[in-house]
Amino acid sequence: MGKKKRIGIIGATGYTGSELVRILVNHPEVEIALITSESRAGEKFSDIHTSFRGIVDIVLQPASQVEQTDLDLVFLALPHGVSMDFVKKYHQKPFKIIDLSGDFRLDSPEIYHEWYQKGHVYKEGFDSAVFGLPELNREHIKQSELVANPGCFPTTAILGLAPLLSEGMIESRGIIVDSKTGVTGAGVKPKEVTHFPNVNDNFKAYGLKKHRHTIEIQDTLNKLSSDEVNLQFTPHLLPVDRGILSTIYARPVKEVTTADLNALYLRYYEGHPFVRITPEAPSIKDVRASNYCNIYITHDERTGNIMVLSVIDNLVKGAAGQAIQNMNLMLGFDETAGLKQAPLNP
Ligand SMILES: NC(=O)C1=CN([C@@H]2O[C@H](COP(=O)(O)OP(=O)(O)OC[C@H]3O[C@@H](n4cnc5c(N)ncnc54)[C@H](OP(=O)(O)O)[C@@H]3O)[C@@H](O)[C@H]2O)C=CC1
Ligand SMILES: CC(=O)N[C@@H](CCC(=O)OP(=O)(O)O)C(=O)O
Repeated sequence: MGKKKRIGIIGATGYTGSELVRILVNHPEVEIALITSESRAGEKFSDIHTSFRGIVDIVLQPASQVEQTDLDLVFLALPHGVSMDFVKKYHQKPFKIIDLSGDFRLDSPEIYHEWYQKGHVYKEGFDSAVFGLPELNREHIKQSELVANPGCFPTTAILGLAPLLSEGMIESRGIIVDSKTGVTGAGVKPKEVTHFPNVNDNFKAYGLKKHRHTIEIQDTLNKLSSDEVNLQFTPHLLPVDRGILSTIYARPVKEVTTADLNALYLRYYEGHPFVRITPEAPSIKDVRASNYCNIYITHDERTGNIMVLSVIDNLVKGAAGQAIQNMNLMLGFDETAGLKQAPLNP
């Protein structure tokens, strides 16, 4: 076996940072060489994430240590608006970068400004960043030095709609993406929206008409479709810690059956190890703690609608797992290395 690749994780006191560590600690081809935190530097990783005691007791370093450490690849598990400063600083360094934030996912700094209400500090990054959805961009990801890891909702919606739009089988305007997410999607920092009484025994929609994932979904699907895509995306907050279920409604342009649709999806996702086309409507526990995206597709003869149900674990296929899938491609490993765990159910 060759020398293990050396990995850095920036921002590991957060949820996706700890999920990266959880998966990478058992990855056969890499070693975790550096874990950083600004607020908790000097403490052990396992002092913050206590479930890691005796497993990952590495002392957290400030991010300034990145430049003093020999690294092959760095994950940025930082909030959007913060990540861009790090990409700007690290882009010419001799390690590859996977950014888990939304800072480089969109097509231009102007679109970013419109949907994130924030100016961008590193416009050059847009020229080289590759949107890290392996099922669409595998060959580009393999060659990339900078991968923009997709958002969690966009992963469900894009994988759910890609076959239909690529084949021109649905009306490209008026698609509805109705999504429900667990609370870890909101990050580790306590906020009013994640406060226990606001989440527990509760359920609500948010980000109506303007959630920033709308444009990420729409613009990515536009590249697959010959007609312009326009869709309505509405996220909802579930009182669970992890998991996303998106229910998607679309109108077929010609007569179609559920059997045709299943055949299309099975064909489209052949050779994509983490997409499973299922014969039953999926639940979030079907994928919990795993890198799988389960997709169920059906045609409702009564209404004429096509329905697609797509589920992931927001912290795994929606963030850290997908980032590691991208790492595997960028570093020339088997795409599934370190990611073969079965879902945790119950
Ligand atoms: N949670 C999810 O389901 C998903 C998250 N993402 C994206 O991944 C990125 C990380 O998400 P997540 O782990 O949930 O985020 P968290 O809020 O849980 O953690 C972010 C970490 O970034 C560090 N940080 C550094 N600078 C700042 C700063 N100026 N303000 C706040 N935090 C800072 C903090 O660690 P420290 O203080 O120790 O340095 C913090 O723990 C985000 O961009 C998010 O949008 C993408 C898909 C899904
Ligand atoms: C529950 C919750 O708040 N979820 C987050 C998910 C966003 C996310 O993590 O994705 P980005 O990387 O694109 O920010 C939200 O809706 O903003």
